[in-house]
Amino acid sequence: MYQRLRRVGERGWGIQRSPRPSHSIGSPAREARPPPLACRVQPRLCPPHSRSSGTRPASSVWRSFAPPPGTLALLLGEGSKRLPQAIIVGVKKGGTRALLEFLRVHPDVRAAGAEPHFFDRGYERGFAWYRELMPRTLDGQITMEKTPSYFVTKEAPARISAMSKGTKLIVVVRDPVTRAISDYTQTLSKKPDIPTFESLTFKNRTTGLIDTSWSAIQIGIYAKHLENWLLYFPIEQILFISGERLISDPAGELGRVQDFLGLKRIITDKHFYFNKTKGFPCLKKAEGSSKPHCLGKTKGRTHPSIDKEVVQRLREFYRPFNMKFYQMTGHDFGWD
Ligand SMILES: Nc1ncnc2c1ncn2[C@@H]1O[C@H](COP(=O)(O)OS(=O)(=O)O)[C@@H](OP(=O)(O)O)[C@H]1O
Repeated sequence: MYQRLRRVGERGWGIQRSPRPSHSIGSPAREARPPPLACRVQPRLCPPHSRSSGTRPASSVWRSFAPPPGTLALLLGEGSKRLPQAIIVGVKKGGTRALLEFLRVHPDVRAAGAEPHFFDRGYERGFAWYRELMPRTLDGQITMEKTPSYFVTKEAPARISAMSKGTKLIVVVRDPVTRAISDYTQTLSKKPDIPTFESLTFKNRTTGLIDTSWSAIQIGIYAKHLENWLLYFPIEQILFISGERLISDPAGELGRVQDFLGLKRIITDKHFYFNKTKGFPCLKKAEGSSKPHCLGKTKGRTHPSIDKEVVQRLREFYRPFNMKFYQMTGHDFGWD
């Protein structure tokens, strides 16, 4: 039996007297004070009051201070790097960053910060290289990563299955027309001289023939990409999150993800507020911080306005693929 620091809901930190991290919310506020050892190992992580003989009550100091879950145990050399048990595999511009940022608020989720791109670009480097990119975790914590391009990478399902057949997969999907415009907006922000969205959409504008080889269009044919994943994973092992609902009801979608991952529902609507300036839900407190946190400027860009007829033609193009996708997933995403 040993003692381990863990986050106590939104109240700060407490001591967990358990051989394994549990999914329960934790101990009462009066225990919410880590031992001084944490400050000796890494003073930067401790509130200034606890380092000197300040007069402020310790409980209020710790309530406003929230280092990342398991910090002390990890500083003491506990935990190890593990291959991910769950991966957000797509889709590009679906809302994958928002989902991962929200999910990592959970004390039993730890995630790689940057996109590893292992199963599409780095596979030859081997699993040991990939594991090194992961954060250290304690028993019971889930290691995650997100790389949205996996969803459209032919080799990704076989490779992930070779790592572990039990890997849980999450796909954030969004109306393929809006997704295509979002994708184009991102490219435009990097290369302002590219042709218009309208001209890139068509092979032949007069006949209305869509250019399905353009990646912005191609990625949105979700049913086609999903078929490839179903050759290696049962549909029950893939969770589909609505990118639209992730914005309109983040707590609802996060509830589904926590259930899917076998986690206690700790992230609830209390964690979010709607930031009017940003126009998106944001976190009241980000992971390891007591401050509100919205996603950066590259998330939630203003899209250029696109010719209505072109949008209409794209809607017609995607409709049969969307219907097939609803059928395959058993979920109507309401894009039509
Ligand atoms: N809470 C919150 N804050 C900001 N943005 C949010 C949020 N939830 C979802 N989104 C939508 O996420 C879109 C970007 O998706 P991804 O993170 O998957 O993009 S990427 O593939 O990693 O580049 C991004 O697309 P654009 O609006 O086109 O920029 C957002 O619409």
